[in-house]
Amino acid sequence: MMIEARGLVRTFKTKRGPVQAVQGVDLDVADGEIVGFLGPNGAGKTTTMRMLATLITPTSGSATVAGCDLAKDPVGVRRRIGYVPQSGSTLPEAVAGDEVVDHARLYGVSKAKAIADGQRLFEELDLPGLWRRQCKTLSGGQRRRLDIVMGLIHDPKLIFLDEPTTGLDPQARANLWEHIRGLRDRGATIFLTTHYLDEADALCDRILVIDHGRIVGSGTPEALKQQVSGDSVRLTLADRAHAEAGRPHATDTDAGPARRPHATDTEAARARRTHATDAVIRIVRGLDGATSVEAVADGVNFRIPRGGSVLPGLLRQIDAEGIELDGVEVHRPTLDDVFLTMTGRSLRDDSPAPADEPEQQKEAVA
Ligand SMILES: Nc1ncnc2c1ncn2[C@@H]1O[C@H](COP(=O)(O)OP(=O)(O)OP(=O)(O)O)[C@@H](O)[C@H]1O
Repeated sequence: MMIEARGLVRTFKTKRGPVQAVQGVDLDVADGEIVGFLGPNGAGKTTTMRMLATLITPTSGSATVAGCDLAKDPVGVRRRIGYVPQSGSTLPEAVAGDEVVDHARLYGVSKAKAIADGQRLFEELDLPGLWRRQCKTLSGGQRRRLDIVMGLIHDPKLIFLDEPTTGLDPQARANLWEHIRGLRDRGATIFLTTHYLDEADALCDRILVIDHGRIVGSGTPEALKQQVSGDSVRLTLADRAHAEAGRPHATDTDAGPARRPHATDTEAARARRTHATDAVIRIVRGLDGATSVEAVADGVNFRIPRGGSVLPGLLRQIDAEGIELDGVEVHRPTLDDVFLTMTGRSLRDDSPAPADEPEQQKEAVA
């Protein structure tokens, strides 16, 4: 095992009282894995990573990192790992190549090897020609890639990356993912934090989901998605009248009151809409395994295992009731659904949820 942590806890003292940033984390990372630590702002990702990288001491708990005991041999841990912080580690006035070489020298790498490896990494991470540039003149994305070079220059066998692709454009992100996979293929183990679901999905062999300082799920992206109960299905009803009843009418402002639909028309449309929606909900509830059935503005949403295979029968039943549909969508579960199921919150909201505040209540939408 490259990382074996048990009962890691970290409490910060603040003016408002103690903040329990990490509340008993157990985690195992095998040699050669890319493991993603996924969670919203304030979940405890950085604090956990900083403990494992020896930058802060745990309040309690223990860990072995890269073969060394975190408490007894932090120097041994430090020598074997690379750590790329969220905020970067280069000085604005310094020259990029000098920063890389100085950093490598701290780890006992010879100057010649540091220059050769550093320049190769500059090419690989799309920083050609920037070796002699002052750090402050680099773009945000270039500086981020320079941070990564710094974390890799001493050829560590375990690499911690805190939000490695934040601020990178899509091409630079894809390029960095390739590079991270290449490091894994050459035997390194990578532990990274991310907010990006697509990144976790595309890049990570395994994902740990953390929320409020506790691990709430772990597995391969596929296994996690399978834990979510079924596909999400959206049925859009095709009642034009109900659409008019439900939304402001275009002619309301254009042509004045004379052309507004008559109040009783609106009532009738509303009644038709309610009737159709109720009928569809009744049919859907009769399906084996349907859950989270709910009426939305223009139709009905629900979850069901193997959505594609139940659709033909469902559509026949809806048709038999004389209800027309405008559209049908079936979506396989995403990691966002996983997150929503596990925490009651969507990662896409990206809303801060500090550990010392009550959990936000947000209704599941599917
Ligand atoms: N030095 C500190 N002093 C006080 N509280 C802290 C400190 N560092 C972190 N915290 C608090 O601990 C909790 C966890 O923070 P942490 O940075 O580990 O979360 P995170 O999941 O990495 O978030 P982000 O995605 O925003 O980086 C938060 O409530 C944060 O405010």
